[in-house]
Amino acid sequence: MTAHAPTAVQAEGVGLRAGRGGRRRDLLADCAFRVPRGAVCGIVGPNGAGKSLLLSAAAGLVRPHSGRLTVLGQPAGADALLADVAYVDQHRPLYPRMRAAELLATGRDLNPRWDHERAAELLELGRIPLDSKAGSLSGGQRSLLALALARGKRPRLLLLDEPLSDLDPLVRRAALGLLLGDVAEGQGTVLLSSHVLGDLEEAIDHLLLIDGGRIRLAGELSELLAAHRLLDRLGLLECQAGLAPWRVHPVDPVDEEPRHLTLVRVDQETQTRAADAELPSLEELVVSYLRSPSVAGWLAPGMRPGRYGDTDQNGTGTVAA
Ligand SMILES: Nc1ncnc2c1ncn2[C@@H]1O[C@H](COP(=O)(O)OP(=O)(O)OP(=O)(O)O)[C@@H](O)[C@H]1O
Repeated sequence: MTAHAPTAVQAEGVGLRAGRGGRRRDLLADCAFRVPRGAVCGIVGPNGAGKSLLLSAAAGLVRPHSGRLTVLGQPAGADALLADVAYVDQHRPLYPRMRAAELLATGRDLNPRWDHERAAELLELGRIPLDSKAGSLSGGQRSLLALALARGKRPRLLLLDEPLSDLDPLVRRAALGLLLGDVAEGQGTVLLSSHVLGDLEEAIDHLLLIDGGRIRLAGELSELLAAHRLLDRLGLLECQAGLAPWRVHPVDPVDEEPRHLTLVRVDQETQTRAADAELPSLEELVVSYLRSPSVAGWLAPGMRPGRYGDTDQNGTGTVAA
């Protein structure tokens, strides 16, 4: 997937407040990221980091107090997106007295592209009888019913908040297979939050790591893993504490004007040597960042970082040669 693929979700300087009424507080500031169409993007971070909040904002349920959040080219929450975006909330709100069949019929009535087969496949996975009431289902079955309603809609953007957390290992694998199959068939983009990094690793090609009120990693997973391997090789994980988000860059002249961005200039030989080492796992990458809150983040090429730590007078901190 190239940086030039059309964009599914883009955040530019987005700030989000959590809570309601007088208890509202700034939770995320200056978020900048881009998820291309056709991506499967994992959102990870500690409890309370704001993963659900970000997904709610992409679904249009929470409005950013600053910046711009666009979904499929429209402001998040625009009426024009109603048929194109499906959101599975972490708490799976379903009318408890409604039967599965009635919920599917409502899905069909409300959604112009409704596909009963796609929805039914997920119900079969959970052995959910069509006449069962939502309130009588187990936690995992409720998740599958919520996923079925979202998948049946054939959305162009599927937002899933911890969709697999209460599914057994076999069903989890099968459900993920169905959702990824949809993406492979060109049926849209998926953003999903999860703490189960093993599941995510098999599924995602893009990653957002949210921590400490900001986006610390954003980009294509393979690039993030390779960048991390290089940092590790250079022993730079500690050195870059307190610096701005960084980006590996060849020693060749810089053809852009990065502001608030650390360029880690690395010669070709070092890059080649680092490339011989084994790639870290997703878990190693995520845990390494979470354990070092002062280490700045990595942003994919083409991203405009928000305001992070200080940079030198040129707006560029070069930390390695
Ligand atoms: N839709 C929403 N509207 C307003 N505030 C919200 C919304 N969703 C989450 N929050 C608030 O945002 C803060 C962060 O919670 P959030 O659920 O986003 O964290 P999380 O990263 O998903 O955590 P966890 O991994 O524990 O699920 C909490 O204070 C929560 O009350």
